[in-house]
Amino acid sequence: MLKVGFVGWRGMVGSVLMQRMLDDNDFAGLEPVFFSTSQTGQPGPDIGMDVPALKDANDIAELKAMDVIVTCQGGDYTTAVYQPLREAGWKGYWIDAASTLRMADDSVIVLDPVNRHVVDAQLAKGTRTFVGGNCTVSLMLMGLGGLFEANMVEWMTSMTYQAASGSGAKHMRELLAQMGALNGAVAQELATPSSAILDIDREVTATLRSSAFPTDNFGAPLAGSLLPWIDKAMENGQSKEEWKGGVETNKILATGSQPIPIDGLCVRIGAMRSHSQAFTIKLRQDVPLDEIEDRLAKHNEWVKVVPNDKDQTIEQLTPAAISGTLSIPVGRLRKLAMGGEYLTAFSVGDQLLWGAAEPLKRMLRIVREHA
Ligand SMILES: NC(=O)C1=CN([C@@H]2O[C@H](COP(=O)(O)OP(=O)(O)OC[C@H]3O[C@@H](n4cnc5c(N)ncnc54)[C@H](OP(=O)(O)O)[C@@H]3O)[C@@H](O)[C@H]2O)C=CC1
Ligand SMILES: N[C@@H](CC(=O)OP(=O)(O)O)C(=O)O
Repeated sequence: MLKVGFVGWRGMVGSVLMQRMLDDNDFAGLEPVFFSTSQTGQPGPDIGMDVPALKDANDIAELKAMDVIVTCQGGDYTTAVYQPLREAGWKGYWIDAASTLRMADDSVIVLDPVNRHVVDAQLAKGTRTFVGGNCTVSLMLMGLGGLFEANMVEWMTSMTYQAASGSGAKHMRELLAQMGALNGAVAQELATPSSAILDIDREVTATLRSSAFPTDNFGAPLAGSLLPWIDKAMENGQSKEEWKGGVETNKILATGSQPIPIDGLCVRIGAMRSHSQAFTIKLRQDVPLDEIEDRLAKHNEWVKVVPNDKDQTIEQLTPAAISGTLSIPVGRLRKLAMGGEYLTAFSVGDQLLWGAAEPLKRMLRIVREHA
C-alpha cells in the first residue's frame, strides 16, 4: 500500500485538500501518515481510519519512509526540506502547493484537465516532482482551456480581481475586521434613513485613513478600497504574481520555444476566496463567437459558459455565486471594438479549490494509478 505523508494539512489549503479527499473517499487504499512542524506526537486527524501520531515534518528519516509526500506547508518548508531529502537518496513523489519548485527544470506544474499529456509523459520519463500552479494561472486555464487546446491564442492580457484568501487566513480575518470597522464607524448614520450619504462617505474615508484601522497584514486598507500590487517586485516592473501568469502558463502548456505572451495587472480586492479575471485575448484568426463558446464549454466538466446578459452574469459570474464550489464560470464573451480577432472574457474560480487544493488531490490519484 502506498505510504503517503501529508504536510501542511492543518493549514487553510491543507484543510480544503483534506475535505476534498474525504468527500471523494481518497484515503481508502492508502497508508496516510500526517506530519507537523509544531505538533509532533499529537493525535492525527479524524479521517475515519486509524492513523499514527503526528510525525516531525523536519525529520528527514521519517519523510524518507514515504512513497509520496503531499505538502501544503508553504515555500519556506519546501526550501528547507526538499533538497536535503533528495540528497538523502529519497526517490519518492513530491506533490507541492508552494511556488518554490514550480519553475525548476525537473518539476512539472500540474493541472491535469489542461496538461494531462504533459504529466503522463513526465511520469513515464521518471519525473518525481509535481507542483500545483499559481491560483490565477490554474483558474484562468480551467476557464479558457478550450482556446489554448485549439491553439487559438496569439497573446492575452489578464486583469485580476484577487480574493483575500490568496494572502492567507490572517488576511481573510483582517478583511472582515476592516469591513466591520467601516460599518461600525457609520452604524448610527446608516440606521437613520435621512442622514446625508456624503457625511457617511466622509466618515468612511476618515476611518479608512485612520491609524487605528486594522492593516497589520495587508499594510493598507482593502475593504472599501483595493490594492493594485500582489507579491514582490520583479526588475522589469511586473509584480511577481504578474510574472507567474506568463511563465507558469507557458510551462503548463509546454509551449517550449514558442511561448504565448501573457501579461497583465494583478489586483487584490475585498472578495473572500474566489479570484476573478478579465481577459483581452488576441486570437490567431477571427473565429465566430458560437464556435468559441462551444470550445470553451466542451473543454472540461467544470467550466460553464455564462451567456452575455446582465441577469445571468450577476447571478452566475461572481465570487458570491461560486465560492466553495468547483465551478468555473466564463462569461462576458464578446468581440471587442478593435476587430474580430479581439475577444474579451471574464472568469471566476474558487482560489482554494481549483486554485490550490484540487490539482494536488488529482495528482495524488494520478500517481496512484501510475505507481
Ligand atoms: N493561501 C493560498 O491561497 C495558497 C497557498 N499556497 C501555498 O500553500 C501554503 C500554505 O498556505 P495556507 O494553507 O494559507 O497556510 P496556513 O498558514 O493556513 O497553514 C500553514 C501551516 O501553519 C501551521 N499552523 C500554525 N498554527 C495553525 C493553526 N492555528 N491552524 C492551522 N495551521 C496552523 C500548520 O503547520 P504545522 O502543523 O506544521 O504547525 C499549517 O500547516 C502557502 O505558503 C503557499 O505556499 C498555494 C496556493 C494558494
Ligand atoms: N499569490 C496568490 C496566492 C498564492 O499562494 O500564490 P502562489 O501559490 O503562486 O504563491 C494570491 O495572492 O492570490
